[in-house]
Amino acid sequence: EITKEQRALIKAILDAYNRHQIPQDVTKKLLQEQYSAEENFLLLTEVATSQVQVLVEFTKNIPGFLSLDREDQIALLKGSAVEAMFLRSAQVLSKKMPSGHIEVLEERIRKSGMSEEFMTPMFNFYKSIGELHMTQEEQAILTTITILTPDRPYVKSHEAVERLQETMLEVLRKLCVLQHPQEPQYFARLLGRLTELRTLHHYHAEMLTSWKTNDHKFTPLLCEIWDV
Ligand SMILES: Cc1cc(C(=O)O[C@@H]2C[C@H]3CC[C@]2(C)C3(C)C)ccc1N
Repeated sequence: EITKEQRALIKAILDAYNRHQIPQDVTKKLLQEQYSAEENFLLLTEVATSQVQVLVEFTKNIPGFLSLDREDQIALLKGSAVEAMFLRSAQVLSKKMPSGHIEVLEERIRKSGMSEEFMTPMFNFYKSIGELHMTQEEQAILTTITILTPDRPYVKSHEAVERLQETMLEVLRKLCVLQHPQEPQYFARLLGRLTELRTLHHYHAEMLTSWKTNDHKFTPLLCEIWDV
């Protein structure tokens, strides 16, 4: 019972999601550079920076996003960046890539000076995403729903964002019924991941502060998106 408009919406979002991927040279570096904590941190910085660039490009293609108030667009991007990035990196890590990128990225994250207390919830999240075996459409729409969260700091037109998010929630609900008929709770499980993402968001803020105090170098884009 997915309408023609909803099918067009899914296609637009999926195309944008697939079109904007992390450049090959960044992922290739993950396999080449050596394994010092320093080198790992620099690589994660590069991964994070390119993930933010990919996120901005993807967000601009979300139908209706560019017609939101300009300042609200920025508020949504800043408020959702880390959650969208965890979602995308979880999807990358849970997809068994042939060239062993997964172990490498995981290894580099573990050895990048990130605090242990943050590592556990992060890898638990990656595991819980992996177990869902989301389709590409579900991943792209769940990321869109995360970005269109109305209650981010400084969002003014709450209702306008809520209307967009509700449209996406309805599409995701129908997709889940269609693609996981044997799992009536699947849609609820996906939304449960968004709650887990907010916890990670909180841990992430603390991680940034600890990196900052240990004088780790950030790129201007990461400083701007996370006000550090
Ligand atoms: C300020 C700053 C932030 C990160 C970050 O959030 O990285 C995230 C942790 C993992 C989950 C998403 C990340 C981009 C990841 C895949 C490296 C990495 C480097 C850096 N200088």
